[in-house]
Amino acid sequence: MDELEIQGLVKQFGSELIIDGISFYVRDGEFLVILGPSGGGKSTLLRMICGIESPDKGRIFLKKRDITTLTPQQRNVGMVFQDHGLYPHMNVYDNIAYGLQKKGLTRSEIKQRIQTATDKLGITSLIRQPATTLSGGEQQRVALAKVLVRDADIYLYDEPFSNLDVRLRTQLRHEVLNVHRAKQRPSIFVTHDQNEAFTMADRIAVVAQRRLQQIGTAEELLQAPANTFVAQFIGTPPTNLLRAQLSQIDGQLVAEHNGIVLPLPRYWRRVLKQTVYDTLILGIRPTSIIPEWLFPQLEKVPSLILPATVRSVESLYAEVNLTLTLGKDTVVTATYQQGGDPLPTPGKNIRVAIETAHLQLFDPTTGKSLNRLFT
Ligand SMILES: Nc1ncnc2c1ncn2[C@@H]1O[C@H](COP(=O)(O)OP(=O)(O)OP(=O)(O)O)[C@@H](O)[C@H]1O
Repeated sequence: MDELEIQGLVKQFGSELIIDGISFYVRDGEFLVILGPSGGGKSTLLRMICGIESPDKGRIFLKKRDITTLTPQQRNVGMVFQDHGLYPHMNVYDNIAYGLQKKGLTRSEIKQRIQTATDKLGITSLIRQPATTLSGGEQQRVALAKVLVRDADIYLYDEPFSNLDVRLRTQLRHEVLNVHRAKQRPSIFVTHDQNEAFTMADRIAVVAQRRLQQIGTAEELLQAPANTFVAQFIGTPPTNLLRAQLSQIDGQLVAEHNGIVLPLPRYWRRVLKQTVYDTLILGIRPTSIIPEWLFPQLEKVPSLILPATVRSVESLYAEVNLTLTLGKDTVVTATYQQGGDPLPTPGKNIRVAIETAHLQLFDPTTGKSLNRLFT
């Protein structure tokens, strides 16, 4: 059994089902990020692990112990909230010391731990200040110090930096990862920010629409989304999804969308032979649509080349996003790394190569990936 194991959690508020049978595990020393859109149930899940909410069904095990019905105090969980959770009438020192005093540590032990934690987080000069006089970033550092001084069995972070500016967020992410590495316990960090998830996570759990949509590394979510929800949610820009008809042309299996014909790699014939699809959803990663000026850099130019018209161009640092019309009126996004080529102007007619080897196929009814059938 892993350090934290969640089995079939269900939670309802009134008549509304918020969490519908979520299971996953987190290993010792692993940093798991729960990523999902607002209102998808991420905080509720974390609050059940912490013990602030109790599940209607399912079990939670921490270090092989069933903690499902224990109070937060009995669970030995360190948690950092979005609103930092500091006591406004106390100064920084007393805020950090509070939990340790309740655990019965000696004054000198408490002093020693606070000194080490505040030094690490660069807030030693603030320890006599009332919590209310601190900036948002300083308050979150104190909240982190409160967690750092503890010896918790698991560390939970509920969107702790969502109210802070980008520079502070980046700094504090490093601090959280430093705390995590120092503790080597399981950590769970909730966010709706993909960049935050991608830069911090060992694995990412996508939670949305009451369910765990997929859990895996950032690479796995990008390259092999489990369903159309994940395909559309992960990646900036996300995967292009097109409804396509399956047919055969001269013995070749093809997917056709609005006059655009995409030959499918040979292995799809084997997979799809066992199924009943005549329509499916085709996923094309923006990096699989390659504009013609990049052809000379390719080892092998994909054989499928289509005409396209540039609708708009967005250049972000080294990355360029092109919105293109393929065929009559199919709008797709392509992404590439800027290598000094002049940016195309809207209205320009170009050619693009499509890497069909990386196409993703999804069931048109359930939205589930079919790629998994042959992996
Ligand atoms: N105590 C509660 N009573 C009733 N409904 C609640 C309660 N807590 C959460 N909800 C509802 O449960 C749903 C999920 O909320 P939750 O905060 O878990 O989502 P989230 O994914 O963390 O969203 P966000 O990113 O906006 O914080 C929302 O519709 C919310 O209104």
